Amino acid sequence: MKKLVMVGNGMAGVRTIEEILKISQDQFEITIFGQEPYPNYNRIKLSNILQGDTSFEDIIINPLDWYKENNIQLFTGEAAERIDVEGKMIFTDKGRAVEYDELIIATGSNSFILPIPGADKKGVTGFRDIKDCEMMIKSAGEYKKAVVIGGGLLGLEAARGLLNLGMVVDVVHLMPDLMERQLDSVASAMLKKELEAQGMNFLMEKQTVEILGDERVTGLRFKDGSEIEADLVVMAIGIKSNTGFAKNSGIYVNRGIVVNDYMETSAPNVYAAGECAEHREIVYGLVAPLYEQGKVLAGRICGVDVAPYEGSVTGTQLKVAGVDLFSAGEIFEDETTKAIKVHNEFDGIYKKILIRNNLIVGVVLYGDTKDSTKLYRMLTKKEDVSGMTSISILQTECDAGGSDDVASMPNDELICGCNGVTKGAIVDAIQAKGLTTLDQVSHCTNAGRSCGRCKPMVSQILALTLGDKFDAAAAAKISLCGCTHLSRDEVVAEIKAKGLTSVKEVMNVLEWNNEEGCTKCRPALNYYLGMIYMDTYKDDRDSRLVNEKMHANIQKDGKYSVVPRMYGGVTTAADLKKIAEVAEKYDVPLVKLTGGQRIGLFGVKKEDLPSMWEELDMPSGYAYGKTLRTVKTCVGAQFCRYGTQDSMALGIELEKKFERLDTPHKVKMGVSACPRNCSEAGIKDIGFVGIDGGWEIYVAGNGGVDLRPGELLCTVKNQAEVMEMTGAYLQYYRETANYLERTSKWIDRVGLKHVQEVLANEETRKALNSRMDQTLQKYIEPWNEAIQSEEIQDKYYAKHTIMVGSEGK
Ligand SMILES: Cc1cc2nc3c(=O)[nH]c(=O)nc-3n(C[C@H](O)[C@H](O)[C@H](O)COP(=O)(O)OP(=O)(O)OC[C@H]3O[C@@H](n4cnc5c(N)ncnc54)[C@H](O)[C@@H]3O)c2cc1C
Ligand SMILES: NC(=O)c1ccc[n+]([C@@H]2O[C@H](COP(=O)([O-])OP(=O)(O)OC[C@H]3O[C@@H](n4cnc5c(N)ncnc54)[C@H](O)[C@@H]3O)[C@@H](O)[C@H]2O)c1
Ligand code: SF4
Ligand code: FES
Repeated sequence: MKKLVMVGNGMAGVRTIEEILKISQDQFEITIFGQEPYPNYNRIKLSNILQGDTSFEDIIINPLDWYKENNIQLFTGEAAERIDVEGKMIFTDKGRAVEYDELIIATGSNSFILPIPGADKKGVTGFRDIKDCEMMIKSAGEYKKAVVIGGGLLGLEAARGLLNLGMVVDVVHLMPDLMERQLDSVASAMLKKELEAQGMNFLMEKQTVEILGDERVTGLRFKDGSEIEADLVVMAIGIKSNTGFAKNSGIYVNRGIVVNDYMETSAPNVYAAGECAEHREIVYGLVAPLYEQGKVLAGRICGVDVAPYEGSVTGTQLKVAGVDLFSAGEIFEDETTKAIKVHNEFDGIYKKILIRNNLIVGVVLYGDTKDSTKLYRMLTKKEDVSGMTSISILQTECDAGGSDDVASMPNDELICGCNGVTKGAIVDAIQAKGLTTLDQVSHCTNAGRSCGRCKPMVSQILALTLGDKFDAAAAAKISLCGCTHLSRDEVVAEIKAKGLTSVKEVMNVLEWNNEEGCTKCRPALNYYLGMIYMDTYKDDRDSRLVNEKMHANIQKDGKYSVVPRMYGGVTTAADLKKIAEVAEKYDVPLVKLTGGQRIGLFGVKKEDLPSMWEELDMPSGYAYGKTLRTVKTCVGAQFCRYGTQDSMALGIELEKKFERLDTPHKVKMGVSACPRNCSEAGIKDIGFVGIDGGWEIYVAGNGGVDLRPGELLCTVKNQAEVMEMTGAYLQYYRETANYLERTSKWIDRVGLKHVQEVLANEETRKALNSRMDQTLQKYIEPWNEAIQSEEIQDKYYAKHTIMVGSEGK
């Protein structure tokens, strides 16, 4: 077997190895060196980690087992330092010397760091790897003010992440327009306006000349002499190919390692792919072209016929919630181009399509990117538009957004831009290999394996291709977390079948690949066990998310909040007095009415929590829990002339019954006594609206980031029926939702109609309510327990204890 060595264990390199293994499993003995101490992970998703959407465990693309299964020898945390191209040897920083027959260099790039005084101070970082990401997350816990230098894709995604982490964020940009390489001035201005509305501050046309501070950064100085404060500086001003070691070994390097159309470098049997490679004077910084390079390189190295790599036209999107943009090809018109432009200021939509010689050469879309796949296809396939009108070019073939969209797409439409996968390739794989799940489709075709944006469309193709055989629940099978290959449903079934009763036991018996579990599976397992063994399970407090573990919301500055329950938003003079006295005695910095109609005390020291709760002598409002949070009520028929029902009485009964109940995610309720809906019941997990002769029950509303109106579940006659239906609904949600799945997402997944059908059956409702009642019996007031237990106080609330863990939201 020939010896194949690869330097660089990143996205482009490992994809190349996957392509090689697809062609031939026994042609090479493979060795990989990676400077980072991890298996190959999805670098793209670092933005999602910073923005709080996913965890480190979830972004591993090839776990260590994959290397073992494929007989690949992997050296992590070890960098190649030199190549002897004559003797075909590579030498590493750990003193290892390894022979090769073929060598692939896939060393990617590093963040470009401004060569200015102070750039090496503590608190200054690029944004390139897990280490940078961890540093930013840690800084956000300790400091307040972040400055991101660079208003490109990376800088804006970093800035959004830092905002999510609670920092105040300034973005310093050199040019007059943000993302000037992808957007024209109009789209750029729209983007800036949206990001300003999200809370980012922009300093445009500013050149940073110095990073200020002693050991740690305290600020920035600009060329115009002005200065700003900063506790954390993130440089996102582009990338620099990692070529040093190739260059020192005599390989021809320009901006990147120069390669031909078969990814061959100037040295024999040495290839390069990815961000370290320069092809026809271009160094690419997006995965799509890098994966194309990997495919060509794999064919070449395996000696199979493969078309040369001739370069790529890239399409970009920004991974920031609330921003919908797409850009591909040229962005500026000139005398040789004709532009179709639509600027709808009212809806915040901008579209510009540039055409030269009847071919689309550039696309900029802002606010509505439905047409992006079609226009990108027309651009890359060089489709002649001479027979078309501007309206037909702009007309979306698929306006509905449902599976009709994919039905009307031609087979050569690109579905996954990152991985170059067309609709036809997905349909063929589903049919030829009998695929039934999204995971299987991703595995076979690579669609969805990178940024993940195309997954909804891949699901639609799966549903369309399978027709009646499509099973939505089975198709969505995703493992619980990186510690296991089992899905949520499989884990729950195994717990029941094998009678597993503790988090540790589940992880042992079901052969978790990480014996301690992770911040994703531990709280989930604790929840599922509690849901299954409703009265006997002993809660594993240390497996809970940190806020639940502490029974208080941890805040930015490491302090906590105290929010006592006020059933239905109703209080008394005596309770108000107690709150005021405690706030005064403990010098609470902020006393504030919360959005859920209660009073919050913010900025409380951890060691003060037990005594404050003791003096308050009120139940915890669970403002931190995956449980019933609040029941917001209007004043209702007792006081309001429009009221038809007693909203306060219902709200109080609901809150008293379901408080402390463990649910997959937080649950909020609202009760209005008439359709004027002063309690905003239409955007709650469960909302109740009084009508003549009864109540309407709305479900799956959400007033947060994913704004969603509630949908009518049913109409009932009286308060007793409300309680019965709510108990059954909540219990069904508890038993079938994934942990951390809000009711809105759950209903979207399982379907309102399905839930209506389940709850229409009286026997089922009874059984659900019986399990609910059994569950509710086990809960006790957590602060009463803490006040009486020295052990709990010592473990969680003593001054010296440090709480670590994932916060959740
Ligand atoms: C936060 C972020 C978000 C992104 N978002 C997107 C996106 O949405 N869409 C998109 O298409 N692209 C995105 N990108 C870009 C994409 O991640 C990169 O294009 C891709 O990772 C490059 O792959 P690569 O293998 O060339 O380099 P890398 O993934 O960087 O891998 C190179 C590896 O080689 C290692 N290495 C370097 N030198 C040596 C040595 N001498 N010896 C051993 N190992 C070495 C490095 O440590 C690294 O692990 C994003 C990048 C970042 C940082
Ligand atoms: N969604 C995505 O596709 C995505 C997301 C993140 C990163 N990436 C990739 O990661 C790589 C790095 O991204 P990036 O945004 O750093 O690179 P970039 O080159 O795309 O953008 C850098 C930006 O920084 C600005 N800049 C340069 N010097 C500056 C200075 N001194 N002060 C202030 N601003 C300055 C530039 O004008 C430019 O807009 C790119 O290859 C990018 O494609 C892609
Ligand atoms: S919802 Fe109707 S009953 Fe309740 S306060 Fe508003 S107007 Fe009055
Ligand atoms: S479009 Fe990025 S993974 Fe498919």
